[in-house]
Amino acid sequence: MGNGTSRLYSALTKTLDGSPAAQHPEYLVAPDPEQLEPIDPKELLEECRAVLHTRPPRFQRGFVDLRADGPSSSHAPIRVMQWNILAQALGEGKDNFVQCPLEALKWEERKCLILEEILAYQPDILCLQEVDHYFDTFRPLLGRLGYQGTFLPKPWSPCLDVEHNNGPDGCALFFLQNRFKLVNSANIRLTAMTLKTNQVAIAQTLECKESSRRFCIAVTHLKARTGWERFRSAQGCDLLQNLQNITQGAKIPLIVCGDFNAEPTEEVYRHFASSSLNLNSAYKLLSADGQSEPPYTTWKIRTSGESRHTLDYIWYSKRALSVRSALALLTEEQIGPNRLPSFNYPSDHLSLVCDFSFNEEP
Ligand SMILES: NC(=O)C1=CN([C@@H]2O[C@H](COP(=O)(O)OP(=O)(O)OC[C@H]3O[C@@H](n4cnc5c(N)ncnc54)[C@H](OP(=O)(O)O)[C@@H]3O)[C@@H](O)[C@H]2O)C=CC1
Ligand SMILES: [Mg+2]
Repeated sequence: MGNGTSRLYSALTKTLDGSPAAQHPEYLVAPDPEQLEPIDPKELLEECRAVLHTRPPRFQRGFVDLRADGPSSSHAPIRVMQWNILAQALGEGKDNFVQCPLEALKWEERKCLILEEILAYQPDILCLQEVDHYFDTFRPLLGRLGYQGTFLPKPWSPCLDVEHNNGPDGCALFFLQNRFKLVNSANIRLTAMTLKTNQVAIAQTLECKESSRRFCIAVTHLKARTGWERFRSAQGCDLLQNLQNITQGAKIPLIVCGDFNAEPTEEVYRHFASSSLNLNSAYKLLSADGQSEPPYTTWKIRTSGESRHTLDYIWYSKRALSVRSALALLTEEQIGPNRLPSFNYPSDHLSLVCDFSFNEEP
């Protein structure tokens, strides 16, 4: 191990084990990432691979080129990653993934699988759900990789019911500071028919430093489980209303990432598909006719049986933005008979990654 690597390794292990969390609840401890030295992503990736050396190799996924003919923007595309990373407390204490051994969920290693996935695709913007290691892991490490982060915990996170939890889970939004300037940021507690709910969203307006173009990026995680379809629909309406205001009535282009906990047949999906914000769902573009969502974005086995659903989406303003490419999903063979999470994939949800470019202004 060279000097650089050992310096990095000590920084990584410090982030893992030596945080001040021994004295304080970790989610209340917020080290300033700007005071930490930058990390070279290649070095961190090597470090993660060293930690994961006993595990099977990570799955290979390719980007599918979706560019239509016509003039393409000269500016670098904006890469957006949407991912429910699985809260550590929920994975170990609540989710009941009966085919996934607890050993596969050990945080010290699973954390490296999550980082490896992020480092493999190097998104410009990261939209995460079920984050319960923001202050001790993702904010300091991603901060040192050049990201600015925002975290919004759920008001009554189910993680807090789990013994030895690491604080509440919530949504997190990260963007690369060398690419974007933050114009404004809104933390939203979603309502359902005027009632305050346990679900949240973050919406930020960013300005591209290269092109000076502005857009809004939002992340959310709607209420889970069957029987809550009308509740999700109401939460979706509230989010759309908030986004109408933030985008000044669809004047500012919009990207909305989320675990909607809703199949495309649900009302909340229809609200998003038919909203006056003029949104399209990016992953539909991977289908032959461009009209069908993927067959699954989450696939797990619980005590109640196998659960394979399409719940995660990246919505975008179809007039202002184009999807240049999207990361293919894992195949059934790659996922394997025990489904997710597993020794080589850290979450029960797949990451979705898209490259966007702005359309020419009319
Ligand atoms: N103290 C209080 O007054 C209150 C406490 N609470 C706590 O919050 C919890 C509910 O919070 P809420 O936000 O509504 O939770 P949700 O119903 O939205 O689910 C919470 C998490 O559970 C996961 N999940 C979904 N299906 C299952 C399943 N079948 N088995 C296990 N886990 C599953 C979801 O993951 P995914 O999205 O990946 O499917 C999600 O992250 C309660 O259990 C309670 O602990 C809530 C309100 C008030
Ligand atoms: Mg979950």
